[in-house]
Amino acid sequence: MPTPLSPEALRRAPKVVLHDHLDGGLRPQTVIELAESSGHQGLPTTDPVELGNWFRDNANSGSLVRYLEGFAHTCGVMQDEAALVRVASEAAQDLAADGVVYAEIRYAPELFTEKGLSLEQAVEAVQEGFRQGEAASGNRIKVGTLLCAMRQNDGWQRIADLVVKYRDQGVVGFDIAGPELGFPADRELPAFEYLREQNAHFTIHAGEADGPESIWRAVQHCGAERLGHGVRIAEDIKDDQVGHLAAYVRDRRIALEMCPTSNIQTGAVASLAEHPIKRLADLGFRVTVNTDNRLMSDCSMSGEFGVVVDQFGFGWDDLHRFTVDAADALFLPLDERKALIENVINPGYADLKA
Ligand SMILES: O=c1[nH]cnc2c1ncn2[C@H]1C[C@H](O)[C@@H](CO)O1
Ligand SMILES: [Zn+2]
Repeated sequence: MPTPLSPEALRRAPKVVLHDHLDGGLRPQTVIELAESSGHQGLPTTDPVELGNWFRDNANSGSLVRYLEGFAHTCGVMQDEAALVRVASEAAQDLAADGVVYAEIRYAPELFTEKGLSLEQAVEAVQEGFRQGEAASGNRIKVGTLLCAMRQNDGWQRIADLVVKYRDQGVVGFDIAGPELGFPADRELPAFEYLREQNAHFTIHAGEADGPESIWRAVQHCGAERLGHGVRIAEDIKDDQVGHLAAYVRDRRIALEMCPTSNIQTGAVASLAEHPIKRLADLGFRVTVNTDNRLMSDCSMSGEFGVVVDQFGFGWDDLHRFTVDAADALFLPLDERKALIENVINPGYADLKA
């Protein structure tokens, strides 16, 4: 008899998250304590439950630009090394407690330099925090880092340089985040050309607040190996007629880092029922389930699994497939991906299905 898909079993299932923002996953209590110690002004409340609700309600705007406003408070308290170590360590521990066995966590170092930290100091502090968090959770989780440039700011090359500089110290790739509409991915094309010349990896947020053309720029101009969200690729599919761009994304196995709760909050999809994850999975796309921002979306990996299970009737076979596909899309060497799948993921799901 397979184990019922209870919240507890979903927590126990080994999970891989490709898309989780460090500055979108703080514990409310940590935001409050860091605001107090750093003198960050303007938190709407100092009650942790109310603060968690405030972040979620603020993010429920139907607009990516409004959604992003809440990050002023999280980034506001992440301006010194001790705060970055703490937040990174807690992120690793919280994901491990939820059954995540491998996480790629992303953030934009340029957002942590308001009080004088250098980009390098910010990156090194976060790496130290991830190592501490892995150790504190008994090494049940491994964390790889993605560094984001912010699309609305210039200077993506500086961040690409950091990705290459720290590639042997746990930084596994690059991304661009922030407002998609009006800031196309090929705005600073040389940064991506440089990363490709360096054989470095990158994903790109695309197909969230803008349509297929934005995805096309990310894939065909920049060379994105994965897509952050990518939900609006569904607009290139009419009555199961798969358009040329959608067919390319599917046939190249470009992973779609989908984030169901966040996708509704930002208006990328109108409702959960209209989320294309099942339609795309049925058509053979490499879909994955992710958190995006655990604080703003008040969510977890096991919770997001629960959301799509309840909505679409997915079973263990589907969750196993999503997890293997996510593991295979990690910016990790082939032997490590293979070991993760064979030694951790497959036995975990075999137990749950037995
Ligand atoms: O879903 C998102 N789309 C675009 N940008 C996002 C999303 N979630 C978070 N961000 C931004 C806000 C953060 O400050 C930044 C780096 O983590 O990335
Ligand atoms: Zn994101």
